[in-house]
Amino acid sequence: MSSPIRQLLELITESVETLEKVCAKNGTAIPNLYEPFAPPSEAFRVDPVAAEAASVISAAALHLEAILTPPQVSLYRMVGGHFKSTALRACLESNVTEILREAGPQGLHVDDIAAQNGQDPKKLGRFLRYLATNHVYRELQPNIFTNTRISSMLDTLKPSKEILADPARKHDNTMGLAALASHHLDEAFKASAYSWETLADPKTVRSEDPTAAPFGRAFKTTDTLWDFHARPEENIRHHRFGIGMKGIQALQPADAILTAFDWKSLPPGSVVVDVGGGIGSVAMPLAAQFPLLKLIVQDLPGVIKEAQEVWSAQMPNAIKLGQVKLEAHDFFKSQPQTNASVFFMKQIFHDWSDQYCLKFLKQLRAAATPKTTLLLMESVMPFACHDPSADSNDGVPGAVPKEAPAPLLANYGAVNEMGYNADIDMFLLFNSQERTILHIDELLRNTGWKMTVVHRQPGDSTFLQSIEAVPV
Ligand SMILES: C[S@@+](CC[C@H](N)C(=O)[O-])C[C@H]1O[C@@H](n2cnc3c(N)ncnc32)[C@H](O)[C@@H]1O
Repeated sequence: MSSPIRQLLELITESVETLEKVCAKNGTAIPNLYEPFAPPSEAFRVDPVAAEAASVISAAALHLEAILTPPQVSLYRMVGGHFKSTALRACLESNVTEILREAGPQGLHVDDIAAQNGQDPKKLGRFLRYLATNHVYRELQPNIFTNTRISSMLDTLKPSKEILADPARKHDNTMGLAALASHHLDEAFKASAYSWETLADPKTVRSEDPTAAPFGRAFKTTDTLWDFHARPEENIRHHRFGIGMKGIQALQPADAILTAFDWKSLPPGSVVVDVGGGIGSVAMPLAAQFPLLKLIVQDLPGVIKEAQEVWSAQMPNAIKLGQVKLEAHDFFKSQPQTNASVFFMKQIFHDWSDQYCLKFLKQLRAAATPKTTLLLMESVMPFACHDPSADSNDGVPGAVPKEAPAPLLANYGAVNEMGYNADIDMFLLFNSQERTILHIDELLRNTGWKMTVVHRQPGDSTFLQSIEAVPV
């Protein structure tokens, strides 16, 4: 048996060969770290073989680093998470990426960047160098910096003069990723500083209440993030959050719902209830594709009012003909729809701690017929180890994700870190969480549901799986 570093090297060698072959066959290119992101630079990943090879190479490289880097340095890569956030926030909020884009590939001296954004060049240069040490920017010559593929993700693509003049509108009409990063580096960053204080306090350590999240302690409020954002003086944060959320939604094709369940198997006239369905953006493609289903979108009254405007503008006939009903309903209260073929809940679980999930699951169970399917769409968090339930044949189909080859971590390690980031973010802001499949299964069992199948998007181990359950 060869040593772990040889095994990892072999995985890298094999996967690099595969990646190069697939890219040559498809006419796609391996990205250049020193060129800004553009959609074609990610095109190679559309091929699942290339995507898998890239994941294995990255996971193996990170694993090698963990073996070979002095442990105190590795530890400080973790301890220093907030040091990196500090540097990144300074560059994001002072529009360094946009200024460097305008400077072109020869880069710009930090004095000239600072002359444009009003920052102190002595401080800004240190932030940029620290980030360049992590490939986020590049120091071309002493004190001359340029963007990389990573820093270019912060680019609003707007003229720097415009956003420097009107920072409150910086993120308007953008893709939303910079807005999302700006929100995380503000509300979530500050909340994270109070996470241990929240966990060390007997009053909050085991609380599952949204008002007991570290966010409240950081911002000295008993408001939830939602109520806090609704304050008139928090309009700018609220506006930025909305743009960031739209950015995330844009990454999830609304029509993923079409393959989340075998809708064709439902007889005409079947009732599908989208519980906590927002303004109905997920129900819309379903209504268009399956006109014989009867869809009921439920949400809180204010959201349903907004939904009415959206549907009367975009699909007025669906409402007029009674194919779609928009219904104000609080999902913690008794469920009025007692003839549903499907109760559908997308991204509701992750907003709530267990005690709240149990409440709405019980309401749905009480209103279910013996033939009702409960359909959930959530990000299912993989274990960081091999899942032994994959070794038996009596598990729920699809419950175990594709695992990485040994000796890699079964979940591909930090290559798949985004889902785990979201999990901690949920704790910080809402005292809620993303869940493993075992955890979701336990909530279902405790409320009279039995999980029957997990549908996974090809090549995607963490992001928005659909889970079917039936009453027991
Ligand atoms: C993360 S969004 C998901 C929206 C939609 N399912 C989707 O995936 O686009 C959560 C939704 O739950 C709704 N919500 C929160 N509390 C609720 C309650 N008690 N009853 C009904 N809906 C609620 C919110 O208004 C929001 O639209």
